[in-house]
Amino acid sequence: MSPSTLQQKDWSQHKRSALSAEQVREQLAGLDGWQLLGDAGHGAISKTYRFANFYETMAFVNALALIAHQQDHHPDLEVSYDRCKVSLNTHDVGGISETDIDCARRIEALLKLA
Ligand SMILES: C[C@H](O)[C@H](O)[C@H]1CNC2=NC(N)=NC(=O)C2=N1
Repeated sequence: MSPSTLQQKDWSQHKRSALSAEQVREQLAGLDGWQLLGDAGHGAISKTYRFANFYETMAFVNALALIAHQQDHHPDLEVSYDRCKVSLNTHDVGGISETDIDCARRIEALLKLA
């Protein structure tokens, strides 16, 4: 494979575990607008971001793609004209892990870059 400027996290050396609903809620307390949907075992953390128009929404989606690729962690996205619902969970733990919280923090930080 040709060398890439983009670094990608390798999760194969990490042992991740599922957070309890209480742990998820504790972590989300510091993340504006993020909530736990469903229970921690089968649910996701989610936030709906609102934008002025489709262009802004898609700019957000494209910027998000960089984080998703770098973290090798890919949110479910529901994209509409002026909003994007972002949901995260971790398949190999069957729930929500620190990786999801970390990605949510990175997405929030992305929007504060401007
Ligand atoms: C091997 C690879 O890291 C995994 O399949 C990744 C890919 N993207 C992922 N994205 C999300 N949201 N959750 C995961 O558990 C996940 N697993």
